[in-house]
Amino acid sequence: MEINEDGFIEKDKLHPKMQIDRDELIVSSNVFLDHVGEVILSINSDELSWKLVESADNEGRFQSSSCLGIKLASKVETEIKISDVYAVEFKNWGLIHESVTPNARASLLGRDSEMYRFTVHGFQRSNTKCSLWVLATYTFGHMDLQTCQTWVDKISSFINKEVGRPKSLLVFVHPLSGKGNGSRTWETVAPIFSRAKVKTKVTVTERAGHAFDVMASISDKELNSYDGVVAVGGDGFFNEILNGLLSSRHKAPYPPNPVEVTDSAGNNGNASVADPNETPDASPQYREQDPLLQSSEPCRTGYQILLITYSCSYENHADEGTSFPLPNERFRLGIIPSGSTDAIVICTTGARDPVTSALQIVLGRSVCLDIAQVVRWKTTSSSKDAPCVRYAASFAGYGFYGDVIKESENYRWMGPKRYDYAGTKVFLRHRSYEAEVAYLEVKTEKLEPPPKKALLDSRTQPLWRSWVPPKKPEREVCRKNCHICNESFKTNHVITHSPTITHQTNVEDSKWLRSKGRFLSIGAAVISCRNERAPDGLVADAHLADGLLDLILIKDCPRAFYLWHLTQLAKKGGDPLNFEFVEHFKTPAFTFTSFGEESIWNLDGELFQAHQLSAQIFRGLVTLFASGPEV
Ligand SMILES: Nc1ncnc2c1ncn2[C@@H]1O[C@H](COP(=O)(O)OP(=O)(O)OP(=O)(O)O)[C@@H](O)[C@H]1O
Repeated sequence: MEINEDGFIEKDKLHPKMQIDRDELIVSSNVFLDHVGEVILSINSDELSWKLVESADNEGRFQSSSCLGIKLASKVETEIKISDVYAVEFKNWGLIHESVTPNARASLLGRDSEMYRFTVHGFQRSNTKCSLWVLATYTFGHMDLQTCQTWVDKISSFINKEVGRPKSLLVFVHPLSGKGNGSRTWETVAPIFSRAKVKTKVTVTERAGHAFDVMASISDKELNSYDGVVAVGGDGFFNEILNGLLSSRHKAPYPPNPVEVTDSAGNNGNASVADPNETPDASPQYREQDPLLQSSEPCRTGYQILLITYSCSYENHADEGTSFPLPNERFRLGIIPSGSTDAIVICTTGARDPVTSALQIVLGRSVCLDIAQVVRWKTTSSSKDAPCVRYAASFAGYGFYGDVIKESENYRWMGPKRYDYAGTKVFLRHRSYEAEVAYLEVKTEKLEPPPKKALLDSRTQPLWRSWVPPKKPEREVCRKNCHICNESFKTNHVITHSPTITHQTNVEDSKWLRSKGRFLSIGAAVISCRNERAPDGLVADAHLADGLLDLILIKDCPRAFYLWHLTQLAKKGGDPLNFEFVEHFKTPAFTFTSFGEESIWNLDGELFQAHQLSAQIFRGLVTLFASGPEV
């Protein structure tokens, strides 16, 4: 083994004839680790590791610390994966503290000493909750400046080879979100971005709609110069950015409107598949009138539905510069949680923690997310407006959910507590709404055929009367590297319509099923929507990217029963869907018509008025900076 001038042991010197990529070689040298002592530091393409140089006793043997004959293992970390290192910094001349471990060979003078230093920045999982990532820094020192600089260069070169890490990001900060601490949240995590040398263009919003306007008006060319956009705020703020991104860029046929579905279901209940090559109807009656969406090109396919799925492994066309492809694996969306609910962050990272989210962003973690396209056909019972499109990443809800959001707007000053207060008020009112919901049936191996009661009118048979004690169904919870989200990209109930169409499958067998009656609430969850009030979420087995909405219909029932359902929602391990008055369907699309005057929806926590709407899911339409749900 040869030792070079910098004190590095380079294994290639052992094998001069071997043709090995230099960077794959293990390199190591003796340095001092702050608070630990002298270590042999080694690096390869996977990890940076160190091993304590233990002090030798007078007889030349290494001492080991023991207690009653039991060898004590050091609790100090001895390695970090390169994929978990987000920065390395040269720190110039300064203190390296003496060892806190008794058997370590201390720094040069046996106590704190000054030398040149460099710090490696990464993370560790919290001991109490593995989804919570905490910052970890390791400061190494050496008397020789060149040795430290060589280490910084080596570690940097390995970090730079990590794929998918962002270099440049758009950041929107909602200063008033949650408890009004959006700006402080950003100040806390901004150093992580600067250490990781990620450039950030930060906009602190001045009003609602500010981030939407920037995202909708930015040119595709400029957008392509960024690796993603980060929202520092709540779910509503993220929703605004998502809509700004998609409003003019996502071109897809609308889902069928409720009248067309009712007509088609009236004929034979079968849905047919639209021809993807069909030219969208751009007749003036469908031209978008919504102020947020003036630039969008509407397209629709009559009463037929086109189900669309995207694969996470598509090719990337972003380098074309002048157009912005969707989906877009390179351009990702991130959230630094600072809102009142933060359900999207909790479902995609497993934690509600700004540092965890910031680390997952700078380390370039990715997860695909379904997006629901919600089209409003009528705002009120009498209006004759043009379709208006919104996108939702977590949830669309009517009845109780819409009323809580509407009521809570009056109590914004309360901060996050407004939802509890408004929720109690709305619960005590116990209103139900007459409506009709039609949803597209999907046949998958896992799913039971929809029960016949879906076709019943609850006005003639109140379903809660036949209540039976809940029986726990098996739930397949979405987790990191979820096989349902990964595998069912291959299933055949949808048409693949990625940038390159890969296959088409008829959905002729699919039927629109209808449920009509009085509902306390109607909810469509894109993801499980776990949050602090509902620890398992609204739908525990909803998935991030399975291409399905979880439609939850809560039929009119006595208040006590509804309270029972709500308490199950609020309980970890509860069973809120296992009641006779609750219907749960997994579907790629549904339509809704109100028969009363009420028409308030809640989209990702934001108000949306719609008397008639339809919604469809776009599988994996966006990619998030997140490591996936850790439950
Ligand atoms: N500077 C601003 N002033 C007022 N409203 C803003 C501003 N910036 C954004 N908004 C709007 O505030 C709304 C709520 O934002 P956000 O989601 O961050 O907070 P929240 O309601 O406290 O959290 P959550 O959605 O998690 O319940 C969003 O719809 C957004 O459009």
